[in-house]
Amino acid sequence: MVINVKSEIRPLKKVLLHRPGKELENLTPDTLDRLLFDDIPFLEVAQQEHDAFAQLLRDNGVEVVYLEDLMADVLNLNDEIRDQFLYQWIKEAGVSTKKYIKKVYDFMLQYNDNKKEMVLKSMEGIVLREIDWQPTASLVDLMSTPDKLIVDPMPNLYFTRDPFACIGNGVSINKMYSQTRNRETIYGDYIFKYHPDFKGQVDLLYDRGDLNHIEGGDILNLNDKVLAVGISQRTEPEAIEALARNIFACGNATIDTVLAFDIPSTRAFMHLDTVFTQIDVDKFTIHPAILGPLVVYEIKPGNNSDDLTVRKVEGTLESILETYLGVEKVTLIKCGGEDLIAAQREQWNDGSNTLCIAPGTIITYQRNTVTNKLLREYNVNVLEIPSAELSRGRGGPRCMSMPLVRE
Ligand SMILES: NC(=[NH2+])NCCC[C@H](N)C(=O)O
Repeated sequence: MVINVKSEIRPLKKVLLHRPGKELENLTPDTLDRLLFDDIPFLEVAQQEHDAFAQLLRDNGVEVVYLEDLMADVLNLNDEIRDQFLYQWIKEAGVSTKKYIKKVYDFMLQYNDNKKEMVLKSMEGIVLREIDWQPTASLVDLMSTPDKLIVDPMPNLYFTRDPFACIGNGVSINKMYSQTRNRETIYGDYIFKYHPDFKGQVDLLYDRGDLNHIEGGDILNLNDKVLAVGISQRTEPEAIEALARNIFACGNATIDTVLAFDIPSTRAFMHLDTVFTQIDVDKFTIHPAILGPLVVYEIKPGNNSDDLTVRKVEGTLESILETYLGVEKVTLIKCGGEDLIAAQREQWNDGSNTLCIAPGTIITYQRNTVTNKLLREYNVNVLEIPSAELSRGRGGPRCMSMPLVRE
């Protein structure tokens, strides 16, 4: 199976990353909000940190593939696919006047002999002075300056967890909450549809054209039978029901239960994996603030094919997880421990957003010293990566990785 992810913890074999590129240098104070960043990372250091992350994965036997390389393979297939992609990408960037569509298209064709550069440029964004721009008589021209972004950058692409999500042997190509991130899903759409490694071999469990939003950070593969999905700022209940229907109807899927975790709808809690990740068969990291209000719903197939049975699950989070995972005792390890200031600080820097690469072995950000120390006291094997710059995008090691194959 080209995709096989039926667990959050089983040994990681193959993972999809994106090395942060010049899209980060097109961030400015005025665009931060719209592009979902809180600060502007120093690219050179962010890349060094990201390379350290990739190397640590390789050192631990994980095959690392890059989104930009897979997409370049797709564009190399033929000119029709290249053009289809370019025109779709231009349209979704909001370029609508004929003149500019042509200029941007022509500009991109200069990278025709190096499709990886073409892909990277599509991620980086374009300002007017880069294309052949003259302020002539149209209203659009008169209202523009040479430094206007005609195509926005996609700075969140290094969080490969979100735009698409592997579930069992299939993939959910997500409809994102924000316009900026919705543009990212185009790469997954082309890769899973056309790349020879995946074409015709992957079940599509959600489509970017579907109505309601859902993001990969909210999707956790608890085991081959149970999927957990966060109801969050980024993921709507309608999308979870639609995903559940598609999974239950899919002949290859082994999942028979979807658990919906209702987490607060705020930026600090963004996704389920921001506040909750599995690190061992019976251990999870958790942001203490969700423990009180957390409500969990169980979704199962109903009586006829398009029907679902939904009920609220009673009990503590520990007891709910014990039941569905079939383990005797679950331990929840609090980000920041009992120190509330540390909890909030380390939560902000994704202290509970860990990437598990084998049961009990996880990758974390070095800066979350309180949480990392606590995890070691619970005998977790904690592998740290440098994180001064990467963390400015508000995502951690789990957000920065999309597992394609787990053992
Ligand atoms: N799976 C995650 N927690 N991803 C974090 C994504 C962070 C990104 N800046 C965003 O707002 O979308």
